[in-house]
Amino acid sequence: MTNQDLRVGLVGAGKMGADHALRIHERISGARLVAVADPDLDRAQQVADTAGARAQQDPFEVIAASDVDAVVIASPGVVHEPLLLAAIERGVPVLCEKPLTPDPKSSLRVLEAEEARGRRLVQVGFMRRFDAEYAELKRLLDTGELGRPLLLHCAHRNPTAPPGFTSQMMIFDSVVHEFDATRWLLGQELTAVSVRAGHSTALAAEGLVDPQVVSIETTGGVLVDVEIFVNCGFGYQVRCEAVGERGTALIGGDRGPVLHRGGQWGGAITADFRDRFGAAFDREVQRWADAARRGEVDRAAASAWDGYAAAAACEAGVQAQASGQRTEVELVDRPDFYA
Ligand SMILES: NC(=O)C1=CN([C@@H]2O[C@H](COP(=O)(O)OP(=O)(O)OC[C@H]3O[C@@H](n4cnc5c(N)ncnc54)[C@H](O)[C@@H]3O)[C@@H](O)[C@H]2O)C=CC1
Ligand SMILES: O=C1[C@@H](O)[C@H](O)[C@@H](O)[C@H](O)[C@H]1O
Repeated sequence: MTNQDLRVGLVGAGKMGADHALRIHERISGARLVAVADPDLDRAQQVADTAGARAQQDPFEVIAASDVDAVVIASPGVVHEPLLLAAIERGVPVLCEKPLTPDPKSSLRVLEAEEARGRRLVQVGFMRRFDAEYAELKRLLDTGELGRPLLLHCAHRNPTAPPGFTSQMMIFDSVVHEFDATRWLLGQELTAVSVRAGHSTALAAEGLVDPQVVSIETTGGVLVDVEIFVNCGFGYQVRCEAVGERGTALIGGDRGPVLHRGGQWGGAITADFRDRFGAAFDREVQRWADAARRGEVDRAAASAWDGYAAAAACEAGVQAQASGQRTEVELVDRPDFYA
């Protein structure tokens, strides 16, 4: 395989699928897109055309196709489980967009299937692990340059929420990134989640409680607060400040040139996640493809276990949101397979 291109099948041709298709076609070396599946065949065709691939309606046909060496799943989280199980059964590497699945029980079924197959095949698309600023923050924490970590202050702001976005989605669609980033940055599991909210912005749709503040506790006694604000109105912003015994480090501050023009000074704010994390997505997919061509998985990336642990935290978060109570995160013991 190493001298040949990795032939990729893409499942889901929405916003994220279209972005990954273009990425693989234009920027990823050693991989090419051969098929795109979406129940909406017109959408599949449009995306396939951007990358010289074929369009199909049935995702399982793409996963089973003999000219597909590896699969990218970019369909909604609620349909990930059967797609993942089909890819695992065929024994092909799969990069699955977050979330692995929407709840820990179904995530465990994916873990069991992968372990039964006897080979790590699944990577979850937690792209922040490939962001240069997050990587530097992790280095500072790992080397002890900040001293023992005490707190993380995080802000996750989206300019607008799409129609139908619910308060629960603020946890399992958005804060799921902070759940994964916290586990990865600290090398600790999450033990409990609490959620609080005050007034909602007038920009939020009816019924959406926005913003909210999520508190996370970890096995190492680190306290993490996350402002999740999905109608902040001004742009896309993801910040994280680590506070240690010997210093602090802040990432996600404003970047790029400071302009002085037209009687004003200032800089631009990224418009959305594709803009802010574009380079991280590129790195994630390139490393995934390189590892798949070697018959391996990228050990720096999020595994199915990481996807399960994030799903368990989401479940606790949604319960905490509904009850107003601190809710413990329930995790099974980590199988040696995921050590
Ligand atoms: N890593 C990140 O920052 C981001 C990740 N995502 C994730 O990417 C995935 C897709 O999200 P979007 O592209 O925003 O959604 P979207 O709604 O724009 O697109 C989803 C596409 O999947 C198709 N689809 C539905 N059921 C399907 C099935 N059974 N098989 C194949 N395709 C199916 C839909 O027809 C639609 O074209 C989700 O898991 C989401 O959480 C989304 C945005 C950012
Ligand atoms: O994953 C993502 C979206 O699905 C989610 O809705 C946004 O809140 C996140 O910022 C983005 O990274």
